[in-house]
Amino acid sequence: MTMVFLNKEIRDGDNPDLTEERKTATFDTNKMAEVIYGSEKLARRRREISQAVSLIPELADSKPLPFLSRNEKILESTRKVTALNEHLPRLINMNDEDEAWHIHSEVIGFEGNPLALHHSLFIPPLVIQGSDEQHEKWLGRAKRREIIGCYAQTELGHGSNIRKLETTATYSLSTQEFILHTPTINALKWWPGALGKSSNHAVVVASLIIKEQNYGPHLFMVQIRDEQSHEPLPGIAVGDIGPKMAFNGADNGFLGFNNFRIPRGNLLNRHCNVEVDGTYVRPPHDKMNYAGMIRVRSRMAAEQGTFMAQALTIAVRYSAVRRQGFLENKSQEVKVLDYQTQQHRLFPAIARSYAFIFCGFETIQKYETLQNEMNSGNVSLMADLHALTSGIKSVVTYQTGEGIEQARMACGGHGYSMASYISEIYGCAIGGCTYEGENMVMLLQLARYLVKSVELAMRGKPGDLGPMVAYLAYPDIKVDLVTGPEAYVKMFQHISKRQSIKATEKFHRKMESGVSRDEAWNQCAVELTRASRLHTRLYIIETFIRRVDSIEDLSIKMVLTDLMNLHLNYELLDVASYALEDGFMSSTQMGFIKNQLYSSLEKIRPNAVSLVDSFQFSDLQLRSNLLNFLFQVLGRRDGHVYQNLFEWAKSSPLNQTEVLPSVTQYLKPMMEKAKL
Ligand SMILES: CCCCCCCCCC/C=C\CCCCCCCCCC(=O)SCCNC(=O)CCNC(=O)[C@H](O)C(C)(C)COP(=O)(O)OP(=O)(O)OC[C@H]1O[C@@H](n2cnc3c(N)ncnc32)[C@H](O)[C@@H]1OP(=O)(O)O
Ligand SMILES: Cc1cc2nc3c(=O)[nH]c(=O)nc-3n(C[C@H](O)[C@H](O)[C@H](O)COP(=O)(O)OP(=O)(O)OC[C@H]3O[C@@H](n4cnc5c(N)ncnc54)[C@H](O)[C@@H]3O)c2cc1C
Repeated sequence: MTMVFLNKEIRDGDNPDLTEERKTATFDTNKMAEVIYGSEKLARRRREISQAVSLIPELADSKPLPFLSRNEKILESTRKVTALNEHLPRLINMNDEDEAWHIHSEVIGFEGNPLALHHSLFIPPLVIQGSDEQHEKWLGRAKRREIIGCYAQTELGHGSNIRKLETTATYSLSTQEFILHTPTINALKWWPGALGKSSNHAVVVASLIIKEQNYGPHLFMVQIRDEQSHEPLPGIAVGDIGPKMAFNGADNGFLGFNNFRIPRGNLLNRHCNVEVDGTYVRPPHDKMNYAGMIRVRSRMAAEQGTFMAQALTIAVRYSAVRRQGFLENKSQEVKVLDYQTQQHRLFPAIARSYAFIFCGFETIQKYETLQNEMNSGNVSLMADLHALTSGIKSVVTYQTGEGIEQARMACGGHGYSMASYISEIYGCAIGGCTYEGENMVMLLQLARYLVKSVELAMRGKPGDLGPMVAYLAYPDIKVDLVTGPEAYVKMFQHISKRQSIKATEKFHRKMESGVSRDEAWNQCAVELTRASRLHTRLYIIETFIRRVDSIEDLSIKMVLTDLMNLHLNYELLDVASYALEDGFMSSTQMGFIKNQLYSSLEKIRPNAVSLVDSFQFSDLQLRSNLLNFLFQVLGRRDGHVYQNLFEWAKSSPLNQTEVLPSVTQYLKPMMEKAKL
């Protein structure tokens, strides 16, 4: 197989409709990939990795995954991930997390696998919260995969409110051990990925109790299964929680402790400690133990952006080969991509994918700065990044869900088939609204920060506002949108500022009327979450503009400017009512935004296929290749969907026999009986 990524290069046998699309593009997809992934080297490495993977048959799915049972899915994902591990040192730079993420998502796909969280949720907290001595003890073993781990925080009864986790770790002065205990059924750990059947270690989050005083959630390294037999250790109850909406190649699990003892040295103690005599050594920041969650959230914008991009690649390519209905020319049906409604469905979501990826790379860098600062004892950046990533995580997951669902509908009936792969992408991505902090809960975390910032501005201390919220103190000056992106930013700033102030004032009025602080907060919560969303969407817009400004290549800059303008107009239109309400936006401006939006759709149209080709997902990654094996088929780069859909249907286990037992056992007797 030849892997070809240059949009202008035409491959023999490709669907001519797609070939035509690639010819009309005004830019080079390899160059665009450099912008998406950050550099020529990073984009090239991805291509090289995809190429290398495509040449190793054992890394491909051996069967279409939707036809497998849960056990078969777990077996298949484990087969692939262990085979992959054998090849990894040859295929990627083992110290490069992005390369690791890329190759895993290519080979494993969205079904998950028993090692996914080992790398993304078990090793990172060990790195962040473990001391040098603890790294010495466990990190090498974890990295070599001598042990497999997971992150066990959420319980049956509590996920969002970590302070109320019921699993206890009581320090025993006499034995210098922690006694882990699950006092009630609600306290069972519930959800951790790879806990159910695969892990033999876990980073467990439990409330630390010393001399009957509760010091809140802390992280402990816990061995849960025997390294030889893989049986649960005495005092441990562990198992799988059953099938989920997606991610069924992974074994999310439950875990209970019956007075299970671990050594004092198993408290991850880089930033806090319990001395032999039970003295508690505080961390430099109250929420230091939550740092790992900031890390995961900081990666979610880029992650979710690529999830949406995959669904869009499938939907846009399919829309370019699907012909149905007529426009002017009645002799040939049109590509459904030519319908304005189809473009309106798909193109703003393409823009959001780019926006999320650009924003995501910024937040990942911000987290790396935070981590370096934390390592040298400076925790002053934590509050800002916590607020920012709480908002971003919530907005991108929700909008990604919307975008993927639009992609599914854009594929009509075939989008509803699992052959499209979109339902699997959706099921996985939409989980992001819940995991790593339920969206409403996280929006309310950002709202705390916004309310405090508004209060500072109200107290006449705008100088104390960080750069992210400085606009909350800006004066209102009317803007002319014709002047370009800066005017859009100012309009958005006004909207966001006004909503933050309105919500804060409402909150203050409630308290002044005698309502308690917590109750007043709850009575303003919807308004507060609106403020958080607006603030976050403004931030995403600004990162998009910054990124486009930084581009030197003219052909790339032009198409990304079209995409950015589409984003600006789509976003502003979506929230226009906030600015119409106080007359900051006129109805003429509203009409202008709509017209700009429609003209952006037209400008994007010739580049649509190449904009999604630029993500350079391989057919394997989209589960769309049908070489020696049968896979999902809708997003194929070559566009040959119909014959492959037929192959897919033929491979259904139901079609392996002409007459099913359901017919012989039930339908046939029913029909016979009816004849009597
Ligand atoms: C390399 C190889 C890779 C292989 C990859 C394979 C890839 C395969 C393909 C990919 C396919 C799919 C990928 C899908 C992956 C799925 C992964 C799923 C992972 C899910 C993991 C989890 O969900 S783990 C559990 C997460 N849980 C949560 O997030 C819980 C949410 N709750 C909280 O965080 C907290 O309870 C809270 C923040 C909401 C509240 O905490 P608390 O009650 O303690 O605080 P208060 O509200 O009272 O606030 C007090 C002040 O503290 C401030 N605060 C709070 N948190 C922080 C913080 N983190 N940092 C700084 N400050 C913080 C808060 O702001 C308050 O401040 P003030 O207002 O100033 O008082
Ligand atoms: C696919 C997946 C993988 C996961 N992996 C892991 C893992 O590896 N390790 C792990 O420890 N956990 C994991 N989790 C658990 C996950 O982190 C929690 O489910 C998540 O944090 C939400 O908590 P919850 O389930 O308690 O939701 P709840 O808090 O019970 O949410 C229910 C509803 O209550 C609302 N609500 C709750 N509190 C408030 C509030 N203060 N104000 C307003 N509304 C509120 C929410 O908005 C929501 O609408 C995973 C979950 C999923 C879905």
